[in-house]
This record gives sequence, structure tokens and C-alpha cells, in this order.
Amino acid sequence: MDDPVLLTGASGRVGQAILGGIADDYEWRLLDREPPTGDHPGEYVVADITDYDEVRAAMEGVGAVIHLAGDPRPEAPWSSVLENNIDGAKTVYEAAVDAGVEKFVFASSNHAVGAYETDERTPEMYRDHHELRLDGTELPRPTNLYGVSKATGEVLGRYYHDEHDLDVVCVRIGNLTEGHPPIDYERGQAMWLSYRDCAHLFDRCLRADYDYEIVYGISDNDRKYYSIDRAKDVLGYDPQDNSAHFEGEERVHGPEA
Ligand SMILES: NC(=O)C1=CN([C@@H]2O[C@H](COP(=O)(O)OP(=O)(O)OC[C@H]3O[C@@H](n4cnc5c(N)ncnc54)[C@H](O)[C@@H]3O)[C@@H](O)[C@H]2O)C=CC1
Ligand SMILES: O=C1O[C@H](COP(=O)(O)O)[C@@H](O)[C@H](O)[C@H]1O
Repeated sequence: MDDPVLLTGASGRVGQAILGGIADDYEWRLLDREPPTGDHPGEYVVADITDYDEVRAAMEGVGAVIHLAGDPRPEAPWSSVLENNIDGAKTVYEAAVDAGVEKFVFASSNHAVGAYETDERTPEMYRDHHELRLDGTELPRPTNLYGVSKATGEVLGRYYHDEHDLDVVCVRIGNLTEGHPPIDYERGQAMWLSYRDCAHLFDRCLRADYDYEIVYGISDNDRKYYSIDRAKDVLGYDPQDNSAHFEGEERVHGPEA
């Protein structure tokens, strides 16, 4: 990817995890409505993703987009997810198509499919003996309006792929936690995504060839109810971390997760 990569929501947790791993590998154009707080690679654009003109200007000459900006709160109210996550995503997709961008990586969420975690299945489905694997072919089953907004972002991607030839990969991110998996939280351990696996996964999203994909973004945890086979097969994802290698806050194996 020789052309700049536009990273929306660059100042947030996922953006910082990505830049922490692959800052030197691309020419970045970072976009966030918050101004930068420290050093950053590339150009930094302070803009709101609901403003088409601002986003279109930031999109000029861009080869790929990683779209993270939005309200990440599972409890976010409809007014916020409608504006930031649905209208915002639509605006970024639209500007990408208008600017002739090739690849679009959309930050979806486990909350788009949270209702598969039924009372009958939990907590057993969070444990490593359980065989259920969601693989991205299942229909969305959101547990909250935030999840509805993420599922809508995936459907917007389907539309912009089918009608406007944009290559789109939607990453249903699990639980990104720095340094170690969530403690005393089986669900979070099953869907843990380490910082280095996060950076590697988004790197693969920028380098691989695909049409329209939905993949799960978790580390190679022994406990898992999301399949990472599609991410491995289509993107070449090769995760290094596994929540089973940690006990509490103690790291048992592997550096800098
Ligand atoms: N952190 C996690 O474990 C997960 C995150 N995600 C998704 O990944 C994305 C990033 O999440 P985080 O980094 O955790 O959130 P965050 O809140 O740390 O970062 C989001 C960034 O987007 C910016 N932003 C929000 N609304 C904006 C707008 N209208 N215009 C411009 N910038 C705006 C914020 O200023 C912030 O810097 C979100 O879309 C979230 O839904 C999905 C699943 C799990
Ligand atoms: O989509 C998201 O999911 C993660 C994990 O969900 P949780 O229910 O285990 O907290 C969440 O931490 C993050 O804020 C959200 O954007």
C-alpha cells in the first residue's frame, strides 16, 4: 500500500494499538475529532466524521481506510450511535467511494452478535471445552443499540461493496485489553484481542486481497466462541497471543501482549 492510509478514531484505544505496532509501515493520515495529545506519525486531521466535506478533504489521495471513529460504549444511547456510528460510518464510506479508495476496513464489534450468548449457552460457551463457533456467516443478533449500529455499519459496507466496488472487511473486534486478558471475566478472556494481535490483524486487512468479508478479531484464545479461521484463510492472520497463557495479572508466556 503506497498511498496514505486514513485512520479514523486514531486517538482512541484501537487506533493506538494499531499505531503501536505498525506506525512505521505506512504513510498515515490520522483523523479524530479530538486534537493530538503527543507525537504521532504522519498528518493529523481534526475533523468530525459526520461532516462530509471535512472527511472528503481528508480522503484525497488515500488508498485505504481503517474506520474506527465512533461511540464505542455498549450502553450508548440511540442519539449518539445514530449520529456517530451510523451516519458517521455512512459518511466515511461515501467519501471513500467518491475519492476512489480501494480498501475499507470497518471496526465492527462482538456486540453485533451478542444475543447468541443465550442464558442456555452461558457461561459454558465461554469455556474451552465448548464447541460453538460463530464464523461471520451468521446473521447479526445485537444485544444493544450500539450493536445495532455496528451491524448497520457492516450492512453499509455490503452496499458500498456491491454497488460501488469498494473492497470491505468488517472486523468484529472482541475485547481489546493491553498487557493481559481481562481478569475474572470469562467472556472477556474468550474474546480477548491483544494489542500486538490487533496491530497485526489490521496490517493484514491492509495487505490482503478480498471482496467483502466479516471476520472476528480475537487472539488465538483456548477459550473461544468466535472462529478465526476466516481471518487466517482470507487475511493471513497469524495471532501470537492466547488468554490461556495468563493467570490473573501474571504473564506466563510471550512478550508484550
Ligand atoms: N476497544 C474495544 O475493545 C472494541 C472497539 N470496537 C470498535 O472500535 C472502534 C474504536 O474503539 P475504541 O478505540 O475502543 O474507542 P475510543 O473511544 O477509545 O476511540 C474512538 C475515537 O473516535 C473518536 N470519535 C468518536 N466520534 C467521532 C466523530 N464523530 N468524529 C471523529 N472522531 C470521533 C474519539 O475522539 C476517539 O478518539 C469503535 O468503533 C468501537 O466500536 C469494537 C469492539 C471492541
Ligand atoms: O464493542 C466493544 O466491545 C468491548 C468488549 O465488550 P464488553 O461487553 O466485554 O465490555 C468493549 O469493551 C468496548 O468498549 C466496545 O466498544
